Amino acid sequence: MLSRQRITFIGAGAMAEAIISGLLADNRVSGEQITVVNKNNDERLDHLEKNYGIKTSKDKKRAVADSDLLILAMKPKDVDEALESIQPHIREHHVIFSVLAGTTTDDIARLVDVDCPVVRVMANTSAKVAASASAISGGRHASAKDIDLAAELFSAIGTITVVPEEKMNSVTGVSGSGPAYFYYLLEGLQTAAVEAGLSEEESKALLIQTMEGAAKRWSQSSESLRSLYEEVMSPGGTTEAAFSVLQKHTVQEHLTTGTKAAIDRSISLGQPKKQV
Ligand SMILES: NC(=O)C1=CN([C@@H]2O[C@H](COP(=O)(O)OP(=O)(O)OC[C@H]3O[C@@H](n4cnc5c(N)ncnc54)[C@H](OP(=O)(O)O)[C@@H]3O)[C@@H](O)[C@H]2O)C=CC1
Ligand SMILES: O=C(O)[C@@H]1CCC=N1
Repeated sequence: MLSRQRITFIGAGAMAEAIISGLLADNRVSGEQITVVNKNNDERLDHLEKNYGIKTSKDKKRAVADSDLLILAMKPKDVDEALESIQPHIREHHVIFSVLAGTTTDDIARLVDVDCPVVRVMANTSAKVAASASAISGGRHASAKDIDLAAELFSAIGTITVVPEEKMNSVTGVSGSGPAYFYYLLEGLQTAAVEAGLSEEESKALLIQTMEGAAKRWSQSSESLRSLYEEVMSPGGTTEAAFSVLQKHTVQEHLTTGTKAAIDRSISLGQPKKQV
């Protein structure tokens, strides 16, 4: 199905690039099938065209009319204006995928005159290396075939979890924003490593394998996370020394509160538009 789709991305930012890069690396889609449009940043279109061999266009209406699948990849605050400008060219044969945080499939359907299917997807920037944790949910007019198409496309760039749309804001705060949480934590670990005499290169190699190993161990274990970190901790040892500081500063509670703030933000983005 995917190999026959003419795909137009509306929005040419970080997320569009991550998805395009993952899709092309997987070879299920060719650069010829992909067109990208944005609002006005021509340099950005040139960058994508040169680096990925895809097509770009300054004629949004034409790019929409000549497509089967539209992938909305602008900021939530820009979706009204973006859809207004292309909506007369959206026909019932179109399928719309939206990767926007917060914005519901009903929000999008309200901005489009025809009843075409809308599928909401929350991917993350690991799409760029085909390792996104993506969740998918279908809106009112989406059929099993449309969900299958989304699963086919997004499975080319990582894993897929199909969820009811009411869970999408939680997904957004957890795995949509999730890569940033890990980078932030790793930055703290790397600072300690470098200050203690390791080079950036050495600490990068050690931390990457430590993170991948911990993820693999958890994925292959039925033990709780607590029992996995307690396994690392020897009485009076190094891990315990670290935990006494982390717990004194309630680091875990702050991570939980921060993630809840992301989920709340996703909910509020679906309400009258916020300027982000
Ligand atoms: N970044 C991430 O990790 C993730 C992002 N998302 C979601 O993906 C979406 C895009 O995020 P991101 O890629 O980071 O954003 P960026 O700011 O990097 O890109 C936004 C793009 O939208 C374009 N745009 C704005 N207005 C219009 C318009 N009227 N018509 C056409 N294109 C328009 C911009 O064009 P121009 O530059 O010309 O203004 C730009 O290319 C967001 O809704 C976000 O919630 C989801 C999961 C993860
Ligand atoms: O920060 C954001 O709003 C987007 C959505 C999930 C990740 N990035």
